[in-house]
Amino acid sequence: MNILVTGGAGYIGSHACKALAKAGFTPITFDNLSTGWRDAVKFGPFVEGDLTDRASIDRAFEAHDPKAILHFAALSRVDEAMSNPGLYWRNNVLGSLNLIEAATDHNCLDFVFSSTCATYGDQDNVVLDETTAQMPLNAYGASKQAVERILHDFGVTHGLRRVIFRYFNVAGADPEAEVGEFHRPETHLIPIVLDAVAGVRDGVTIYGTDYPTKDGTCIRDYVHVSDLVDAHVLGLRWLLDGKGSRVFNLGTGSGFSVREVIDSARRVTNRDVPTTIGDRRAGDAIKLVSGSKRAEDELQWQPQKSTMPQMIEDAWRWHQVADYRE
Ligand SMILES: NC(=O)c1ccc[n+]([C@@H]2O[C@H](COP(=O)([O-])OP(=O)(O)OC[C@H]3O[C@@H](n4cnc5c(N)ncnc54)[C@H](O)[C@@H]3O)[C@@H](O)[C@H]2O)c1
Ligand SMILES: O=c1ccn([C@@H]2O[C@H](COP(=O)(O)OP(=O)(O)O[C@H]3O[C@H](CO)[C@H](O)[C@H](O)[C@H]3O)[C@@H](O)[C@H]2O)c(=O)[nH]1
Repeated sequence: MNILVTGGAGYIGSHACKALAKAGFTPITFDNLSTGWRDAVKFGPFVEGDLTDRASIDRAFEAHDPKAILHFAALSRVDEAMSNPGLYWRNNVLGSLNLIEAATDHNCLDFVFSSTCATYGDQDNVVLDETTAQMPLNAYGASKQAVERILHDFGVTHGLRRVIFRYFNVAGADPEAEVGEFHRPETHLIPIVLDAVAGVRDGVTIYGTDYPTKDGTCIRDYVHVSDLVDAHVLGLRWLLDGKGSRVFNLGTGSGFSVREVIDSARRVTNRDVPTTIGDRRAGDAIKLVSGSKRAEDELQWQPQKSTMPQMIEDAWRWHQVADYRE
């Protein structure tokens, strides 16, 4: 069964393609390679196209007749969204609207969407579950919330069935190191820390040490990319089994501070990580920790690899062989 995977050349999408292929599906990657890599498309056909170009989406449907969609493609840098919100509304919202309209026109009505904990905003001391009000702080989170709403509307009018996953911080890499995280520029904490370990950069700047947290640095809930994509296969089966539309958080419920992540990287790699203290980064929430009971109870999703040492170990293994070169 062909599954259209937008953003399949990116970090999470490429892992999802591997998981889909392993589960017996054929992933058709649709990607404009704006932040993804041709060499990451290893598990099925590649269609180069841009979601803001409706004709290129139609060509992908006509060539491959997908039965469902996993929609990962988006821009997702909070710093970029803070300086260029129009880019985020155009790429993430207009691009998604084109895809959703194409899907319904081609009668492809099972849709899995990558949303984010950034839609919750910054709600200190609240465990963020699927019923928590969404109050995004930036255009990135707002663009994802808007797509959730569009999906709802097309559900009402066109019978579109959707599973919406709100991810917390995705980390780690394929344990077999066939694919991994490779962003240029890199903005995510763990690959930056590993660049510092490898000597590719001088060190890590900690963005703010005056937050009201246990050690003054921000807290995030990290989930292993392999666990995360396993949830997508479960979400796809949920839809194909006719279980209907549902929102699921994907996280572990455990929060790690920036300093704790860096300390863990020191232990796993047995190397030093030089750090400097910097200013707070605009758009950062203080603490984002998931209540993910729903995914465990209803999807029977059980994260297997989402411990901090395991995520860093797998990311480090990939980091040492990563070959999507600039
Ligand atoms: N990485 C995280 O921690 C995290 C957390 C929450 C949500 N997400 C969401 O997960 C999804 C995947 O994130 P990622 O980290 O793999 O990002 P990524 O940048 O590695 O992958 C995104 C892919 O989408 C493609 N793309 C972007 N715009 C496109 C367009 N208009 N047309 C066609 N292709 C386009 C890019 O080329 C890239 O291959 C995104 O939707 C992101 O918002 C990620
Ligand atoms: O060099 C760095 C990089 C990051 N951080 C800190 O490390 C934490 C994690 O930062 P990341 O950039 O790794 O991740 P974010 O929490 O900003 O971003 C993640 O969550 C966002 C929602 O807030 C989006 O969904 C985004 O796609 C996803 O990667 C933050 O407190 C950040 O300030 C540093 O101190 N130094």
